[in-house]
Amino acid sequence: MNMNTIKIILAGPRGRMGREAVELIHRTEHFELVACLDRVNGGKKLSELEGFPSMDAKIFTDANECFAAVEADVLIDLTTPEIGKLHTRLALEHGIRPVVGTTGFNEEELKELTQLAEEKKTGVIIAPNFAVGAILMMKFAQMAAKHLQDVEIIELHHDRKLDAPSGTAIKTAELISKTREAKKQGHPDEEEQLKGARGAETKDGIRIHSVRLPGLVAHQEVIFGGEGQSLTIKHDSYNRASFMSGVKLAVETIMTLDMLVYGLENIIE
Ligand SMILES: NC(=O)C1=CN([C@@H]2O[C@H](COP(=O)(O)OP(=O)(O)OC[C@H]3O[C@@H](n4cnc5c(N)ncnc54)[C@H](O)[C@@H]3O)[C@@H](O)[C@H]2O)C=CC1
Ligand SMILES: O=C(O)C1=N[C@H](C(=O)O)C[C@H](O)C1
Repeated sequence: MNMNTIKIILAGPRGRMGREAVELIHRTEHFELVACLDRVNGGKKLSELEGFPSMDAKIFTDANECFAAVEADVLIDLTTPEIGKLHTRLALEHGIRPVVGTTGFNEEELKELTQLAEEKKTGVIIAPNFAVGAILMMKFAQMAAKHLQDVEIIELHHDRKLDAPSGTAIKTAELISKTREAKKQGHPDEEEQLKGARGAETKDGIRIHSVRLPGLVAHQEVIFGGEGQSLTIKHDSYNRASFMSGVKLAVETIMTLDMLVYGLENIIE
C-alpha cells in the first residue's frame, strides 16, 4: 500500500509503552517521528538517549512550544492521566490529531474533548486498550450481557499503574451497560465487613475489582453468572508489543477523522 508519510510527535518516549511506540514508528516506513515530549532531556535528540534507535527527533519538555514549533499530523500520547489530558487539549488547539493511549479520562473530560474536536473539526482517538484481543473480549462481554445479566469484572495489572480501575475495565462496563439493564447485584442486604471487599460499583450496578501485582502486565476477566452456570471471558497482554498493531491502526485511521472516537471497537470491523 502506498501511503503518505504521517508526521508524529510522541509524548512519553521513555515509558514502557513509549519505548514500544518508538520501535513501531522506526520500523514503519510511512511513519516519521518529528519530535518527542518528555519530562526531561529538553533540547536533546532522541538518538542521544541510551537504548534508542538513531532517530533525529528533537525532545521538548514544553508541549505548547513543541506544538507551535513542529509541523506534525499526529500526537501519540502515552504519559500519565493529568498530562495526557493537557496534551490532548493543547494538540487540538494546534490542529494536531491526538491518538491517546493514556487512561484515566472521566465522562466529563471525554464530553469536553468531544466538543473541542467537533469545534476544531479534528480527529481524536482515545483508546483505553489498543490490543485486538482486548477489543474482542469487550465485544464478547457486551454480547454475553444480553443473556446473562449478573457480571463482575476483575482487572489485573502491574504495580506501577497509576489509575484504578483500568480504562479497559471502565470501557467494558460501559459496553455491557448498553445491552444489560441497570441492576443491583448480590444479596440486597449484603454488608462489607472490610471496606472495598465488593469492589467498585458502576452506576448500573456492575462490580469492578482491581488487582495490582509485580510481574503482571495487563489482564482482565469478565465473569458472568447464571442459574447453575458461569461464563468467563479472559484476555491477557503478556507484553506491550501486543498494543502496537492497534496504535498503528489508530494513527492511520485518525488521518480520515474529523471527530473524537472513544474506543478502538469503533474502528475495528
Ligand atoms: N491504551 C492502551 O492500550 C494502553 C494504555 N496504557 C496507558 O498508557 C499510559 C502510559 O503507560 P506506561 O508506558 O506503562 O507508563 P510509564 O510510567 O512507563 O510511562 C509514562 C511516561 O510518561 C512520561 N511523562 C510524565 N510526565 C510527562 C510530561 N509532562 N511530558 C512528557 N512525558 C511525561 C514519564 O516520564 C514516562 O516515561 C498509562 O496511562 C497507561 O494506563 C498502557 C498500556 C496500554
Ligand atoms: O497501564 C497499563 O499497563 C494499561 N492500561 C490500559 C488500561 O488502563 O486499561 C490498557 C492496558 O490494560 C494496560
